[in-house]
Amino acid sequence: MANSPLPPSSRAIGTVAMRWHGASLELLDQRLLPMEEHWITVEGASGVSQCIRDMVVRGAPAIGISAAYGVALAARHAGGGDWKAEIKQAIRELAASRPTAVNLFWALQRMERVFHKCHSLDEASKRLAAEAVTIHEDDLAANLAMAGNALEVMHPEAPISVLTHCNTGALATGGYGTALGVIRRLHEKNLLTMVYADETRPWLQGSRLTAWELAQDSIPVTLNADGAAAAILAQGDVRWVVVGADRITANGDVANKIGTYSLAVLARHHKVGFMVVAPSSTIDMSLAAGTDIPIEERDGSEVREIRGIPLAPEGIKVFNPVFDVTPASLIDAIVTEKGVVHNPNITGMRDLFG
Ligand SMILES: CSC[C@H]1O[C@H](OP(=O)(O)O)[C@H](O)[C@@H]1O
Repeated sequence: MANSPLPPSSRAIGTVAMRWHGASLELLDQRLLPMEEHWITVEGASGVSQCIRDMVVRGAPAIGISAAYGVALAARHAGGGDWKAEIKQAIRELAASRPTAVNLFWALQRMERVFHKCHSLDEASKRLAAEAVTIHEDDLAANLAMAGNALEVMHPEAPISVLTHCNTGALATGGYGTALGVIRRLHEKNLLTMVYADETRPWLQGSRLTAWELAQDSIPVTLNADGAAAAILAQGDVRWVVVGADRITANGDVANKIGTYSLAVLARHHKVGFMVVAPSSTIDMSLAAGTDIPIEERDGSEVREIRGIPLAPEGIKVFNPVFDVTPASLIDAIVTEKGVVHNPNITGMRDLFG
């Protein structure tokens, strides 16, 4: 069956979120970091769907890449009967795992295009595995390119401090990271004084994942409560707020982790640059504006408790949207591997993404 090419994870720079083995996919269980590095091995699309739903693996690009591997696993383990129906069902199941990150649907569409060209199960198994690895490698390459594009926008003449939100590193992507990739590049070029990392309640991607990734690479990081971001920007040493994205619409509105919108308002008030870094797989030109983006709401227990420890009265009503939408008017630059949209608007988005 498929002799998948060398998985990019073995060549990825720094931490990786997943490891591809041809007949199985290993996922680093991000729910347990930083206390425990535990890998889960999945052999089918259902297992990948469950891991996406449960946020074992999370981050818009990483969701797309793992879903692509899920389709490849569906072909690899399909029975001899109606293999096409099995793979179609796998794609439907993966598409239902989380609603906001368009990278998931972008990756599944890429896999479907390959699937429809296959005439045998053996051909499907080989070609879908190769496409999934290509999607992974393309994402890593995009992250490396975006870091260069971002530094051309920032053009720092001396080391700068930045603030970031959530986790947009190797754990959220095919490696290196989007906004965190920019931070890695600043550090590599000795142009980084400090990264302020929002803890990013309620799921704590900042304190548990970003702080962990940066510490692993000896990158200077200061963890802060989300509520401290305003005071940090008021101090005046932060030059840019740099964040990722889960979906960017045709007019430049950006859906990203809850709390991003308030950071954009703060940045504009304090005359700090606000930069969104995301691969073109995050662009959704089919949606006119951010109001069209489906915003995932997760269980209230994620706010009421941490690891089963209650933080609020039992059963208290919770509003837990895990993304919000930042209007294009508050964004100074959207950086992708294809180029940069400054002061994003529908014209600038169409010029770059058609
Ligand atoms: C480069 S990751 C993009 C995006 O995904 C994260 O969401 P989640 O952790 O819920 O999957 C967060 O919004 C990041 O900014």
